[in-house]
Amino acid sequence: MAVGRVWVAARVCRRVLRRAFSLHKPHSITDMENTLQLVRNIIPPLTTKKHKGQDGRIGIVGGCQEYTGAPYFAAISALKVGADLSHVFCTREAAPVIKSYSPELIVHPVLDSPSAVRDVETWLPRLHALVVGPGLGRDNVLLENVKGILEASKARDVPIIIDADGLWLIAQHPALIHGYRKAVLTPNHGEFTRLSDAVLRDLVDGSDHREAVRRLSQALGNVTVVRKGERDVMSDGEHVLECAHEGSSRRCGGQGDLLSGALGVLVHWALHAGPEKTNGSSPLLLAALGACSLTRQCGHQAFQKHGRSTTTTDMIAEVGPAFRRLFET
Ligand SMILES: NC(=O)C1=CN([C@@H]2O[C@H](COP(=O)(O)OP(=O)(O)OC[C@H]3O[C@@H](n4cnc5c(N)ncnc54)[C@H](O)[C@@H]3O)[C@@H](O)[C@H]2O)[C@@H](O)CC1
Ligand SMILES: Nc1ncnc2c1ncn2[C@@H]1O[C@H](COP(=O)(O)OP(=O)(O)OP(=O)(O)O)[C@@H](O)[C@H]1O
Ligand SMILES: [Mg+2]
Repeated sequence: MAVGRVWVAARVCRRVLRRAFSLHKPHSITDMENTLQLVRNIIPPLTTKKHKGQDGRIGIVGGCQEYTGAPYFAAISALKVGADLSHVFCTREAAPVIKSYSPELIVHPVLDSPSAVRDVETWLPRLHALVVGPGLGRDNVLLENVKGILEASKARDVPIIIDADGLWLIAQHPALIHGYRKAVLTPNHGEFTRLSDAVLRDLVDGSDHREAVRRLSQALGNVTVVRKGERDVMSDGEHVLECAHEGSSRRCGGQGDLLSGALGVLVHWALHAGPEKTNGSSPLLLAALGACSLTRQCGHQAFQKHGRSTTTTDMIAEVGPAFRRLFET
């Protein structure tokens, strides 16, 4: 019975993969299965031998008067994927609101304080990855503080995922992230255009998403770029992966926040796994592929249950089953 179920699940998984992943050049289905296997390889096993924190302590930098949902979505998604602790560094005003959404988050009301950089810096040695931008807003004082937080994180070699208003900051100051090989940028359509306009000198053929993403990554010194959209396209300036895994037709806000929180955990796992597990592939690209396929699978499952009324909260409720279906069957 159990064996039969595993066999059926493996067949479903192969079918899913055939639709989901295509590499830059045509590759065989075996190649695609190997790529998914590499994503599976980086997932730490659940055992009784670990202590709290080992599977991930993730920080989210964002949350201001206007936006409290985005940092919450990112932080709770990191926990649901498998991180042990999730910290949110937000403004004083946003903190009680975010705390009230969930007792599971650790919330620091420091982002608009004059000592913001120092306050976050004291936590950096205890964090495995930082997600910068969900719900950050564009207030100049906050953006100045985030500049300092980025510099401090790079100095400590902390992996950084940059999304939303964090990408706004990078479009103004690309040097902040240029050449940092532990960074992943996750632009949506608008954010990608803004970054490309800021960084690329020559026009790129807008219809060739793969080349456009590869060029942007290269221009940023091979920082990994994940362009979200109908298909997610990701590149480290050299290799290009694409995820067209079936998602949903709902485009409600917050799905990108789910992705960025999930990516924070997966990037930590991928870097921690080491080269024998990733078999020479870029750990950041594997993590990106994992986060994109997981987000889309959550959308797909939530949409099957809730249809038009699907929201990001419904997708977050699907993280566990979606993860199991993609990576643990
Ligand atoms: N519940 C919340 O608190 C949420 C807050 N959010 C935050 O809202 C802030 C602004 O984020 P935005 O994503 O709106 O960024 P922008 O303010 O740069 O987006 C500008 C506009 O671009 C449009 N756009 C987005 N995708 C597009 C596409 N594919 N084609 C054409 N136009 C497109 C959007 O409709 C939006 O009106 C960020 O801090 C973000 O994190 C979002 O994450 C959504 C959820
Ligand atoms: N047209 C589409 N079809 C299917 N999936 C999509 C489509 N557009 C985006 N997605 C998926 O939705 C997720 C979030 O992407 P999106 O472009 O909505 O991010 P975002 O605008 O940053 O979201 P947020 O509202 O959280 O800021 C990604 O996993 C992406 O694959
Ligand atoms: Mg977004």
